[in-house]
Amino acid sequence: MEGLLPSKGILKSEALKKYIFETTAYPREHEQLKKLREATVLKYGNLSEMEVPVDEGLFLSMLIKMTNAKNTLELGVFTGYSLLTTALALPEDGRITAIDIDKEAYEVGLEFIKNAGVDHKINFIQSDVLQALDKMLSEEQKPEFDFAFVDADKPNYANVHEKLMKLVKVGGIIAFDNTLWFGFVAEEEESVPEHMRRNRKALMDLNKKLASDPRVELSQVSIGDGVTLCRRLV
Ligand SMILES: C[S@@+](CC[C@H](N)C(=O)[O-])C[C@H]1O[C@@H](n2cnc3c(N)ncnc32)[C@H](O)[C@@H]1O
Repeated sequence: MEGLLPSKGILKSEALKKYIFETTAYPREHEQLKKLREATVLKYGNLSEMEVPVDEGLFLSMLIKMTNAKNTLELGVFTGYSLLTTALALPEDGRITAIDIDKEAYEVGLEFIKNAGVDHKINFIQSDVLQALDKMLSEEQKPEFDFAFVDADKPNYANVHEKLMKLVKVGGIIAFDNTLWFGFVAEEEESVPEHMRRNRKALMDLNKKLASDPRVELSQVSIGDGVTLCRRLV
């Protein structure tokens, strides 16, 4: 990826983000998630901003537990922060299908996933997201997911949504990450770094599309970089 990533977070000030992280989030972060986060910063530097932030991780964890999700899908793994979060939140017999084109980054996080004792819940598939979803859709016995976390390439989110409407069960949740795109969705294009404009446009189009989709119940959550929850209705 070209160009540096801004610090993730749409809160009014960095001080408020720091307050939330230090007061309620870091004290509740699992030891292996903490280690994974540190290892990611060490290896990937600024690109570690791609990880789900600690407060969003805690939110996703509670959401998975509240909905009693058992069979989940993760699109966009990187070093596995949201993956390990999900694996820790699922019951012992829960399963995650995790898809990423990049296996090397996943292997950086695998050590911490194993240390946390939850690697048996994960089926990692190295693949392009759309190809993997098409393959699932062509299977005679299509999988049925309770929860899907979407955090791969943003221009494909709209396509991914259509495919997930056939793979996530009615009543299940599709969570799209980064839907407020560092707050740039509410700024003029000229003020947005050039390398971030394509995703901004894709996410703005997606937000409109989801808002007018009667097949889902919708909630835009202003945490991390913005998470949009879609509950499949039909
Ligand atoms: C924002 S990162 C995921 C962060 C991760 N959820 C976490 O919490 O650390 C996006 C990931 O999507 C992957 N990715 C991007 N485009 C993809 C595609 N078309 N198919 C599969 N994976 C893709 C990248 O390799 C990268 O690891």
